[in-house]
Amino acid sequence: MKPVAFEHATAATLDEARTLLAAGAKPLAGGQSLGPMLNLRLVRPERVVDIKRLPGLRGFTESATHLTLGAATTHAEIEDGRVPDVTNGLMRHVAQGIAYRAVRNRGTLGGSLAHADPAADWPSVMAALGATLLTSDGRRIPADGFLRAPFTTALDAGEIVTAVEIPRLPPGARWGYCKINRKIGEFAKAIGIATPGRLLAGAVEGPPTLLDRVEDIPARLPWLDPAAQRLAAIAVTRAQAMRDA
Ligand SMILES: Cc1cc2nc3c(=O)[nH]c(=O)nc-3n(C[C@H](O)[C@H](O)[C@H](O)COP(=O)(O)OP(=O)(O)OC[C@H]3O[C@@H](n4cnc5c(N)ncnc54)[C@H](O)[C@@H]3O)c2cc1C
Repeated sequence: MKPVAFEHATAATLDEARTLLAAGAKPLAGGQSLGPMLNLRLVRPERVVDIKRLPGLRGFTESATHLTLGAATTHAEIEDGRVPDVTNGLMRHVAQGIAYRAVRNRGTLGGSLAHADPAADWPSVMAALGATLLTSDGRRIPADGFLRAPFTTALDAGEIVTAVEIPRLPPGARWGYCKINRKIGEFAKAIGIATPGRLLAGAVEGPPTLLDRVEDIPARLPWLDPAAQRLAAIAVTRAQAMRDA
C-alpha cells in the first residue's frame, strides 16, 4: 500500500520545527516505524517534518554524572561506539540486538522512545537506567513513566524529544540483559534488565515495570556478570508471566 499524499518539510532550526509541529506536522526521524505506518495508512498526516538533522538533536555532551545524547543518535552510532557509553557496555549490547544493520543505520534513540512500542528495547533500558528525556518544550520527563500505554507517551501535541540524559553507571558496576524473541534482531516478547539498584520487566503489555519485590534476590548482591544476568533472567520470567496473565 502507498501512503496518502503528504508534504515533506525539513526544519533547519528547532524553532522552525516547533512552528511546523504546532501546526500539526508529524515529526520524522529515522522513518523505520513511521515509514511502515504511513504505508499502511495507520497515520495520515498532511505534512511530515524531518527532524533528524536538527543541530539540537545531534551529538552529545558529557558531565561527571551524565551523558546527554541527542535524540537523533542512531542505534548504529551507539553500537559502533561513535558516542560514549557510560553504561559499562549495556547500551552497545542493546543496540546491536535491535533489528538488523539497515534499520540500525537509520532508526534513532528518540524515535524509538517516542514511538513507544512496549516491545522495543530503549523504553525499557532507559527506564532501568533512570534516564531523563529532554523535550522541545523545555520539560524533563523521567524515562520511567514516559511510556503511558502502548504507543502513548507523556509528550504533549507538537512536543518532541530532543535529548536523553543518561546517568553514568558506577565504574565496574555490572548489568544483566535478557531479551526473549523469536529470532535474533526481532522485537522482544519479554525483556528483563538488572542494573545497580533496579530490576525491570519490559515488553509487557503496557509500560516497563520496575520490580521491587523479587523474592530470590540476595540483599547484597555483588555486581558480577553471572549474578546480574541471573537477576535479568528472573525479571524476564516475571515479564513473561505478566504478559501471559
Ligand atoms: C524490521 C524492523 C525490526 C525492528 N526491530 C526492533 C527491535 O528489535 N527493537 C527495537 O527496539 N526496535 C526495533 N525496530 C524499531 C526501530 O528501532 C525504529 O528505529 C524505532 O522504533 C523508531 O525510530 P525512528 O528514528 O525510525 O523513528 P520514526 O520512524 O521516524 O518515528 C517513529 C514515531 O516517533 C515520532 N518521533 C520520531 N522522533 C521523535 C522525536 N525525537 N520526538 C518525538 N516524536 C518523534 C514520529 O513522529 C513517529 O510517530 C524495528 C524496526 C523494523 C523496521
